[in-house]
Amino acid sequence: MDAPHDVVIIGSGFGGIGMAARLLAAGVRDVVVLEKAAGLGGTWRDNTYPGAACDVPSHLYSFSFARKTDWSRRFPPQDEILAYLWDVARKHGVLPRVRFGTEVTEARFDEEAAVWRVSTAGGGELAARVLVSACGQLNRPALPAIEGRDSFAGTSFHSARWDHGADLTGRRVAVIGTGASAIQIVPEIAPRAGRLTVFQRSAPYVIDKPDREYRAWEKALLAAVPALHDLSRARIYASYESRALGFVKYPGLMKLMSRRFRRTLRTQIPDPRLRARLVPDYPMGCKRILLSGDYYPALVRPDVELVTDPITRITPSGVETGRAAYDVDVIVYATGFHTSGFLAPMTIVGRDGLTLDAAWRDGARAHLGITVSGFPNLFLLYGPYTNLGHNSIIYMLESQFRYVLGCVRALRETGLAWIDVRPDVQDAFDRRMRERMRSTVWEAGCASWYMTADGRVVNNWPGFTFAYRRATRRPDPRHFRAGRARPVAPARSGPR
Ligand SMILES: Cc1cc2nc3c(=O)[nH]c(=O)nc-3n(C[C@H](O)[C@H](O)[C@H](O)COP(=O)(O)OP(=O)(O)OC[C@H]3O[C@@H](n4cnc5c(N)ncnc54)[C@H](O)[C@@H]3O)c2cc1C
Repeated sequence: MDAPHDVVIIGSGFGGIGMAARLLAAGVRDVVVLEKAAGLGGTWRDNTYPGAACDVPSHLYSFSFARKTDWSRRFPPQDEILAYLWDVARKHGVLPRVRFGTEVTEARFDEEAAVWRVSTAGGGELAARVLVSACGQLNRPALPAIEGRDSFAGTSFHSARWDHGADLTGRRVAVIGTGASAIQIVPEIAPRAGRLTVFQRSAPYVIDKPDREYRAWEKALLAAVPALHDLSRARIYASYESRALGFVKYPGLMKLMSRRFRRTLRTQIPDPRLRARLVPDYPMGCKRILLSGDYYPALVRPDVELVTDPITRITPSGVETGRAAYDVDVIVYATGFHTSGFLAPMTIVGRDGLTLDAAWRDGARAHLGITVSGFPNLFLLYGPYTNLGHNSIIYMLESQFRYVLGCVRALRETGLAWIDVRPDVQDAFDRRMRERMRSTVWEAGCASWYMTADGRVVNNWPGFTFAYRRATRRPDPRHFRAGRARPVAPARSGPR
């Protein structure tokens, strides 16, 4: 086993790359990033389906410390985000520190040495003084438990594992699901497929996406005048942040946005019967609001059919509902991700043999979404309570980078070996979150990926993102228990 590294980071998406870059910039050089896949990028490496793009504007969905002024469009496409992440990793010295094809299976806190012992799938082991989980909330594709799924004789795949070898030209294609990925896929493949059938379980709210290409002079201006770039970011941030009012404070305000939805639906879906099937049966904002200018127009094509009857089974030749059988050549599962486990399926063992699964038996909890009591020197990025319905995850991640960096600095400066958030501090934070969650639109009573099986929302931040930034400005020493490594007993020379 190597000597303990200062920091080991699990995952090389936005979280892992950004965290490593900020640590390196602060002079913490002994940083290792473990990535189970063969390349960087997380979400933006895995989701290569046709039409994959972000719904937060480019200038905000990027790091404040790695400015890019030549984004091609207002909303960045997947390949451009992925190229950006590679570029950041190269320029900030992260790339040589990434160990690809290295999946963490277990991490165990060694109380004697005050280090994390990290085991990987290939049987490797390494030790870390500080362990950062940057494995995201959406990296394990979920396939639906539909009877007969494995019996299908054609081609089938999940949207996050797009089969680029499958030619859809002229084929009969089924898309199962109408969430964020599906509404990007459908308009892209509809013109190519011979016939496209879209299976909808629950209608999403889709509003127009004000996307457009940036003109050459706009890019040149932003590059020449950095202040303008900052101004543009700030303007986008403020306009997105104002939506938090509707999500977390005054859900009644969502009615204003739902007018925009109804207008979009009215103008893009002339047939009132089809329109009726596209109206969601839950309050706006309860699930993620989706942006698209071409999803509804794709649904009115004569070669596209929307099916709202529940799927009863998959057969070798296609998809069946209670009313009809749909023979298809290809099934695309746009059915989302396993979202409740955060660090699952890794085994994480903290002090006194406490596993994270046991600590989270009644739901995931972490002070500020970052530190879990009983798990010293473990920091989570994009953990519980830090997902957003209204703004850029990158802004939240950057708040977390600063907090973690503050903890790493505190460990260095004080000579302490470990810090562990106090249980009462974590409980108080958790209570505050639960109370605030009650006034949010997410608890309005819809089933969404934000929600646990027992109906609680533990993924989302129920407030303004600037409030989160303020709360994570610097770690408060009063919030932690701390200690030094226990001295290792001297080896005995012989029987006493
Ligand atoms: C299809 C899709 C569209 C999205 N669109 C938007 C959007 O429009 N706007 C927005 O704000 N957010 C969006 N998101 C959310 C997006 O996940 C975050 O914005 C952000 O990319 C998360 O970055 P991350 O680094 O935290 O996680 P990820 O990008 O998921 O990266 C996690 C990394 O950890 C690795 N990993 C996981 N477990 C292990 C392990 N045990 N060992 C080693 N490596 C491991 C994974 O392979 C992956 O590379 C979208 C997500 C998806 C899936």
